[in-house]
Amino acid sequence: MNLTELVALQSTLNEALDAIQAEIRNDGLPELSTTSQEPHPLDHSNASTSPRLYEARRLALGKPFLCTFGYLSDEVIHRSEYHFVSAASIGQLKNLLQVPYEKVVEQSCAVYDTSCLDIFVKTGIVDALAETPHSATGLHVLELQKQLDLPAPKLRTVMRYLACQGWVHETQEDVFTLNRPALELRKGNNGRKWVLTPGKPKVASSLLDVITHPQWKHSRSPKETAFQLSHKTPLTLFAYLKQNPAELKQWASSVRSLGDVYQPAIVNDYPWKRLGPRTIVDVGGGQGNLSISLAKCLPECNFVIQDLPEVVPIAQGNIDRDIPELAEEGRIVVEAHNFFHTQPRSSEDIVYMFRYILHDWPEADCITILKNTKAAAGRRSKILIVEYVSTPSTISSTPSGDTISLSDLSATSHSHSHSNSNGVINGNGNGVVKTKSKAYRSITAPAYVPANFGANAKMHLALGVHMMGVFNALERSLTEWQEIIEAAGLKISGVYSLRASVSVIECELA
Ligand SMILES: C[S@@+](CC[C@H](N)C(=O)[O-])C[C@H]1O[C@@H](n2cnc3c(N)ncnc32)[C@H](O)[C@@H]1O
Repeated sequence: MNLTELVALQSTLNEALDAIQAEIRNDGLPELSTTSQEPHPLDHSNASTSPRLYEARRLALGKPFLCTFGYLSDEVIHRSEYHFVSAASIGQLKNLLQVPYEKVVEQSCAVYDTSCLDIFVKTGIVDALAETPHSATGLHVLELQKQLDLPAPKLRTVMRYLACQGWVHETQEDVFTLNRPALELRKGNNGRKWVLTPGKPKVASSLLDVITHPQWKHSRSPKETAFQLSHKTPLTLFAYLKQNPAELKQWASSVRSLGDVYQPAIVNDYPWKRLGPRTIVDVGGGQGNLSISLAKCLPECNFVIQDLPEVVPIAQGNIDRDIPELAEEGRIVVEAHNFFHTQPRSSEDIVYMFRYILHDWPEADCITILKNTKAAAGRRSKILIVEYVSTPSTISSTPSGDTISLSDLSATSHSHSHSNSNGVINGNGNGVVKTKSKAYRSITAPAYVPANFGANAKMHLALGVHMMGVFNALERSLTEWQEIIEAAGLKISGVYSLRASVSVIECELA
């Protein structure tokens, strides 16, 4: 009997889990446990994981949570205390094995993932479970009812749903504790900042209307999207936020959280030091957190953060709080600049940086923004676009000739330097990043795993749908990026993979 696909996926999963176990042992990291009450070192930043561990996790995992797949071999299930449901290989195994009707029901009910998560955070359940002196044993739903004035029978329904997604652990019937992923939802964490931003369910409910809208369906304007339909406004999201300062603050905080998660990888894995002493203009720099991090480790560079006038005070406040001495030296400034106008900062070797800017805009607007930059850039200038590079979800049954697998990556320690990288491009945006100890290359998808690592790409593909819903924008493939960049009179000089799902597309004058 031929079971090629099942066998290939099982072997990929075994290889990835073996590599994760070996790396955890090599690095002396603590045991991974879903039900731990403490964040694990791997929860913090991708840049603190070794390249092999980063790639093995990408291959095997999306978000770690308890594996309930009884049909994997006993060897896989029992080899360790910790089990995972993986994004890439287990995502594919799920597609292979799940009863299709059940998939339909599960997916059509996925809106309840969001609403139960909302209830979990916004009614105070997370805080109650995080702050109770009984955090290890948990709280009974009747205790939650008393503390939060919420009905216990409805709480039970919500909590069991959250438990099957790995957010909570039912220690005994009706008694729940927070699981490790839920620690990210506690006050002050990036997950909390992200989840509190309103609007996604509203936008999602109008997506069908806009994609079938007689006048708007072919529109690429940010004024003709599901956002306008659902919010009953003619304003773009940014104009709307300007009139709603409380929402602007919450929105800015969630965007900042997205930036913070990948910041260490951006700072570590792109060869910033190779740029030498330069002025780096952070166009649409928002709250300025990327420039603030870079200013701390690039003493030869000056930074200019540009954004809309209403955002300038937020960035200035962050600088004054975080690096007042650099502001006094004049090494970092904030200024109002609309990127649809001519770029005022110009020099022969100036660097312009766009992080999470162009994915907000349709092609014509991106080209205008880049042309405004090109007009000010010099021959030695760099234009750095920090964005997700989407890869097609094609699946191959045979590995391609230039396959890079986990076994090509040597086990390495945690230390990485941003001073020594020399990025190399290939068509998928995979690249070489040299670390202090060894060079590593991001791996290519093995047989039967989609080229974009399947469910591992889900977060960014979901953000792409959201971008489409609010701006008529999108996450782009390297081919699409290339078209925009060349239409603006620029050329790509390198694409740098990072230990993050974003890449740095480095451009210069054509
Ligand atoms: C998604 S955020 C990214 C912020 C920042 N680059 C980061 O990575 O954290 C987009 C930013 O573009 C800014 N923006 C929108 N329209 C703009 C315009 N016309 N000119 C300048 N900035 C603009 C917004 O205020 C916001 O700060």
